[in-house]
Amino acid sequence: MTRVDIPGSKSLTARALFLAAAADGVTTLRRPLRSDDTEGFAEGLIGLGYRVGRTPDAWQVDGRPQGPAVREADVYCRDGATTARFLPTLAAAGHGTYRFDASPQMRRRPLLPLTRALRDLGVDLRHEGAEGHHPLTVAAAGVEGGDVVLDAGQSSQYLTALLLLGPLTRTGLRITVTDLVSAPYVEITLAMMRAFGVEVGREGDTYVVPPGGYRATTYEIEPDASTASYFFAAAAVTPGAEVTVPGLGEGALQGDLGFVDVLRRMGARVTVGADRTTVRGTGELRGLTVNMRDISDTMPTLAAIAPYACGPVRIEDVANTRVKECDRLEACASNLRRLGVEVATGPDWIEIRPGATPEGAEITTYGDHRIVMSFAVTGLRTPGISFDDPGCVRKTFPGFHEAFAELRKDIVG
Ligand SMILES: O=C(O)C1=C[C@@H](OP(=O)(O)O)[C@@H](O)[C@H](O)C1
Ligand SMILES: C=C(OP(=O)(O)O)C(=O)O
Repeated sequence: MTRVDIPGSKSLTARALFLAAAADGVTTLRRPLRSDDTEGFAEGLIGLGYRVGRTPDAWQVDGRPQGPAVREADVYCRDGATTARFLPTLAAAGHGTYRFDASPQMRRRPLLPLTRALRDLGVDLRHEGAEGHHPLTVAAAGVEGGDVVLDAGQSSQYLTALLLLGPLTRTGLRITVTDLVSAPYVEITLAMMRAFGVEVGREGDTYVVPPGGYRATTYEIEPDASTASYFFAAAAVTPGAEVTVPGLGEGALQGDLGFVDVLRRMGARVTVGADRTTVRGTGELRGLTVNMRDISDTMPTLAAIAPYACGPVRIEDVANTRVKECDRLEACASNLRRLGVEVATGPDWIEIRPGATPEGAEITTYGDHRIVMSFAVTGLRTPGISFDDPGCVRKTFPGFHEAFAELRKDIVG
């Protein structure tokens, strides 16, 4: 059995930083993720005048319920969509003029439904170029609160940003959602708001967020379930290999742990315990049709092992993977074709067909960490796979290549 210690969750770390910054008092975050996305989030907060103390095992944030400590700031959000969507929303609750920009990759990604909703709530928000894209400036004067309608069919992060903002408004928010993808991420948000003292109500499709602010706390970050998917997938494609990830078990907040159910359906032996999850490769890997709307960050993981299944693997309802770090449906398809695998795609689906034995090739990463980490799993069984930009794993797991090489030594030799 190989035990793999997975770094902290990006999603939990980003939320915890927002909540800690907004809370009344000092919050300690234990086992935060240290990666480009989360360091970028922390530095964005520092740019807004928050005090963030960072040691390897714990981060400490002095909360400011009244908002940023500076009247003007220019914040660079790097590649992180949580940073680029959550921080302007946090800043809106303060008083000052705050400009936000992001990397070319993140500038291409949308946030129009969020900026529209903020404007509907009275926030003075201006784009420098295309509407609904960075760079943008928030001339913040606090947020009164009230009713707002939101389409979160492209990204749940729009809804998470507004939910997190709710307690910082003067009268609270009622957010009516017309469509929603990645729903489990909203459950993470609600659970973490509860840990910081706020209970969100539900009336059908309307989320009712009370005013009153957050309470500082000590918060332990779970290992990242999306990151764990590469290690679970590695076990599933290696007969006899067994991988255990401690810290992700029955009570885990992250929906992406559900990826192990997909592996179980394909033939892997999966045990989800109270505080750990184990996947064992049985030598059997069946094809399947699976809806991944709730867990689409693991779509590339599945696509990358699909060539080893004995039947077609069809992944449905993943249109929004086209607006992630890259167009992930096309990135997966073109890279699989480069390996000689037969693939078809549609607007919101991909189908990988069995037959050809994959051959080594250089993977085009499009600067997308998940393309690298996913095809690294393909590389366990197919020699000669390399990457044009292996370093882009820094977004969520700077130590990925070393950790994966260790695993390979253990399970393949
Ligand atoms: O809220 C979050 O932390 C995230 C939500 C998901 O995005 P979408 O809601 O845009 O699918 C996920 O893909 C992303 O990696 C992290
Ligand atoms: C989509 C992702 O990140 P984000 O949207 O937070 O930039 C991801 O990590 O796969």
